[in-house]
Amino acid sequence: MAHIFSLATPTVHSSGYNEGKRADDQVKFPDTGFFHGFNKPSRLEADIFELETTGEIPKDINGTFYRIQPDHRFPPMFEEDIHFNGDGSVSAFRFENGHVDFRQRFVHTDRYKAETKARKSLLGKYRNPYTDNEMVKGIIRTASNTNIIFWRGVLLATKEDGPPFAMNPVTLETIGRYDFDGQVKSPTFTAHPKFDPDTGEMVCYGYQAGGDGHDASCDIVVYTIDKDGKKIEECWYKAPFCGMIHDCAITKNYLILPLTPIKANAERLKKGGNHFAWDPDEDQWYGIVPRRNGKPEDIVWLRADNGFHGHVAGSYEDSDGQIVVDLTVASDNVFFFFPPDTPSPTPSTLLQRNKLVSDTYRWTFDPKSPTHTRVQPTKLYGINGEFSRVDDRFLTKKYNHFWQCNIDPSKPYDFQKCGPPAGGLFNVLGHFEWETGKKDTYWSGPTCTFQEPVFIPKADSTIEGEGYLMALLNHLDVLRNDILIFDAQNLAQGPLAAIHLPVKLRLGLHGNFVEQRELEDWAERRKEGGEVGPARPAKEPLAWQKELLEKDGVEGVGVYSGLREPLEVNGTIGVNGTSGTNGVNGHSTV
Ligand SMILES: C=Cc1ccc(O)c(OC)c1
Ligand SMILES: [Fe+2]
Repeated sequence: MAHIFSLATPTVHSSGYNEGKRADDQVKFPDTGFFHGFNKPSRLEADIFELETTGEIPKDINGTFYRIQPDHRFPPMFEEDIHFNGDGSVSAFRFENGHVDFRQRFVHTDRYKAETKARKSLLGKYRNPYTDNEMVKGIIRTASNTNIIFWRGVLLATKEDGPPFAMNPVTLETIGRYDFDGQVKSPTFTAHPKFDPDTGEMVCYGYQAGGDGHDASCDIVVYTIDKDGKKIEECWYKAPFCGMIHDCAITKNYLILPLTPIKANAERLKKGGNHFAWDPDEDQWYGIVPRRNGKPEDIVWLRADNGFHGHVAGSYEDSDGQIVVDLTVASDNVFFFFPPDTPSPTPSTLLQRNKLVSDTYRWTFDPKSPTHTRVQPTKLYGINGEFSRVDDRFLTKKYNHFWQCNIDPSKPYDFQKCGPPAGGLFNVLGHFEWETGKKDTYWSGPTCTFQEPVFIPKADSTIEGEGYLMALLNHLDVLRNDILIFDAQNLAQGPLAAIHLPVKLRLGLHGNFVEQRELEDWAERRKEGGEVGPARPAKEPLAWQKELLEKDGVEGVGVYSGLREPLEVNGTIGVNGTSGTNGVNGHSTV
């Protein structure tokens, strides 16, 4: 009798893909690198009470470490799909008195609901609606998979291609798409808003913010929401081209937008191609806008030689009114899956990719510079890494400490046991000080890598950098994760404690630690009848959706777009319907 694996017909690839497109409804993920080994989708939603631990978890850590990961729920429509196109899945680690509990849930985006109804993927390539199934025409496409932010009592799951989705910070139930009570209507919204520790304001923006957010527009919108939730600034600017603006920096008076030379192109999108293409001949640009009363003509663009922006560490204005911005800049295209339109005759190999260097650059910008001035960095730290973090209480202020994931290729790596390092060889966690040039590092060992750390201030200290550093550790050999906790100013001595998960998570992007005190205060304010009341999801479709409805009518939009009727998902085994108006009911346990 034929073995089940040999039953595939000759025209259908055994993985269920034919010429790169999904060819049957069998639930089987592609065999490509993005879906293999440590990268294999987990799709886990879980609660674990009392995680196993080693060492002593500092008792003054009292709050929740939230982080988010892309995790494809269904085999993608296209075999060559990328990690960044996976569904947002949020993990919460609740710390209390040396104990840790775990919870993990998907963000119930419109995409999540539509695909659940269909029991298969309906959305095609990363940020390309032309590759979608007709059933979702008009849908808000975002997978909300890049950052998870605490804002006024709710979690916002964000991705730069769409609006945020709000979640309950305790239950991780999705409240719905969040438009800040009707105040923020742009089709796109950054995954990296910044919070001013003095004013409590959120400074945020969207790029490619014209039309439906997928038309390669050069529109940039910048908003400020004050600590009471009121939008107090909104200004629209133009970029010199539609490149990626992934992260930003704030000072007391300015917002700095690093524009990376990886470009969207409307024609390529229409042809079903990649969202982005790297342009090796384009500069890296920095847009500087005032935080108060900005006008469209106020934007100053500075430019420097080609490079790929990573994440921002700290930023501030020095005593001369010059803007200091520190961020990682890589020497080449980090997104190897978005090659140039005219690819080089020799495609990049894994070896070449691992040669890419990503140092931490200090730039000093004069905000009074004429636009298009060329600039040079002031200083390079002399390290290779990504995912910088600072003591967020010092944002906009002169600061000294930062932490990041580092790559140390001189350390042994057990390729035999681990295969290629999933997500990059971040085998070291580093603590750095601008004032001394200090390099305090901890190597994870030959079978492990780190994910982005978070800094947690010591409860009774207001001194910059006094506290703990917490990061997920990937065991690439046994496919499992731990969390390591360090004294933030002495990584070299090794972790104070480890928390052991019995399962493997996926490679995440960003996370944040929220103090229990803050969670409880907001739960009180957000309760039914409370001072602020429950967070409400957006009541209306976005402007581009309304336009589509006017143009094509209800019949012209997809049955699972959410525009014909609300995308409620009820009665499906294992899928919880969301009421859409959950208040935030705080309890002391997750
Ligand atoms: C740099 C990270 C990055 C940039 C754009 C994305 O859509 C994303 O999705 C997870 C991640
Ligand atoms: Fe990011």
